[in-house]
Amino acid sequence: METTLRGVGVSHGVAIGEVRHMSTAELEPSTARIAPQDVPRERKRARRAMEAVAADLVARGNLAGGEAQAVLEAQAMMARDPELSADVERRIAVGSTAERAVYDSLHAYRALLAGAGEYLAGRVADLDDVRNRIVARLLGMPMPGVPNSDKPFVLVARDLAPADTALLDTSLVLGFVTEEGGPTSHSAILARALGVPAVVALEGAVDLAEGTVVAVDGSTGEVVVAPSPEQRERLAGIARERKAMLATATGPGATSDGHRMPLLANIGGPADVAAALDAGAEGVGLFRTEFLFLDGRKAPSEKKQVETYRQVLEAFPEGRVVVRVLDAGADKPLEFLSPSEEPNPALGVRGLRALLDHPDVLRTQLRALARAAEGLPVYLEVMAPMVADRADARAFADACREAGLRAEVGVMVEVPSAALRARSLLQEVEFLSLGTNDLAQYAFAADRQVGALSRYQDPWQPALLDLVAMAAEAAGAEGKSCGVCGEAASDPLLACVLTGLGVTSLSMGATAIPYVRATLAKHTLAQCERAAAAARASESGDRARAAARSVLSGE
Ligand SMILES: C=C(OP(=O)(O)O)C(=O)O
Ligand SMILES: [Mg+2]
Repeated sequence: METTLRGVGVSHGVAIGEVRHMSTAELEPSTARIAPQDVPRERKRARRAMEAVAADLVARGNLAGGEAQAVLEAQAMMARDPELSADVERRIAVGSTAERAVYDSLHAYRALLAGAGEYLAGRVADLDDVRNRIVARLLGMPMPGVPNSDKPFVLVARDLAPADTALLDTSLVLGFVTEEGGPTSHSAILARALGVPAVVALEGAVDLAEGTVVAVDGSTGEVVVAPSPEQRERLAGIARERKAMLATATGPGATSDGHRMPLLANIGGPADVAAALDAGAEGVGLFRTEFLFLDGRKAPSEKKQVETYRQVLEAFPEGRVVVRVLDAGADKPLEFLSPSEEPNPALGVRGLRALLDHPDVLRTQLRALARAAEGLPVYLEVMAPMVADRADARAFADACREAGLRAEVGVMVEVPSAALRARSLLQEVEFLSLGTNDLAQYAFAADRQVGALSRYQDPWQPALLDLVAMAAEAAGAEGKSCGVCGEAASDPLLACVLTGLGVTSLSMGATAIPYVRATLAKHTLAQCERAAAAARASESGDRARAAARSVLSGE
């Protein structure tokens, strides 16, 4: 019988196909003990397996490129961690088999990470994947991962490890559904990069029977189980309509009555530039530079940074590129910057705060940006993450001036205090960029890494829309710009609402750009404003979405 489940749609498109589950069953090796003379052999086996898995992750990263590569390289580093291998060897020395030692050691490491705070939840999933891979290799079992099938299918998993999503064969995997994860989890970001429809945080996903037909709508978050022929036809019709709509909308972003809304891309490095250009991005609205820093225990050299930034800047002649300085801490901890122990890292020394504590790292990055832009016709804009007040904004603007940076300087609005006092921040800087992912996290006091709290991450929440409106109004009053670069901008309907709230540009993962462009082009600015007012007057995220939809479809 047909039933409809609702999760969080994180990557647009409709997929209809049979369920295939990811083979992620945790392999628990036996606790049998080894004889002392077997210790050297087991140590060798452990070392080889850990290195082989690390090398495989690096190779997958090289093939995947972009944000996926940085994530996979970070996983490879876990497998090559000297402390981990020392612990494995200690366990073998007292009688564990190689596989049991790896299993126990990574379990202990996992408990340590989990105990360090929920902010490491994403990393814990990556670590589990590393453990499963090494143990499977040692036991001679197939690697956990995407099932073999010669027929296209919908992939279902508790959560997807970056190693799997990065190399998904998109001709076989029609879409994916996960029980865990949120709109800003690795799986969601990678799904959008791949252009595969995806729904995350779907309760009951792992209980879907293998082979059942499901229809996944990555825009609405709906998963229809065993859809009737009529329902299948309806969804296929929606998919066809969307495709046709995409084909007709091209060029710069604008409403149907010509109100310009530049559509920019969020990127993690030069490897993401091609997709941004393909989607017709008018520039980059968020260059997350931390992907450059993730694979090391120290900051990359100024020279390496100049090379990387220049590759991106060269790709957008006459375009706009907004670079965010390093955003370390909380969900993106960096050994050389983040304090080792903080009771509450999301509220700790992260983003600009960590950079102001390490002025050398900030200075090097700003100098590298200044050098990268030399002689290029690009409009470089540089912004700081996690700015809470005017003193933060001033400190960042001072650092930019001291580094000789000739670029527009701005700040992200990710903390409610920054939205509340946006006008005061704009006395120090030239533009604002709303990071709605963190703004939701801090407005609702709900850790964005915790799947169980994903309802608070819904960017349709009227309280979040109020904060967006405040920042946009302040920027309008100061004659300055205020873009959105959080995931909110990638929802086509919400993009109309954000336009109606007065934001001046929208930046998103490249695959969402055509959808947003096509939807904006169907509505006037006045319609967007009415939809925004209706959404803000609602009492919940769901009602705000329904109210905006009704305004926009009824006109
Ligand atoms: C764009 C944002 O930054 P990130 O997701 O990288 O924290 C945000 O917080 O909305
Ligand atoms: Mg953020």
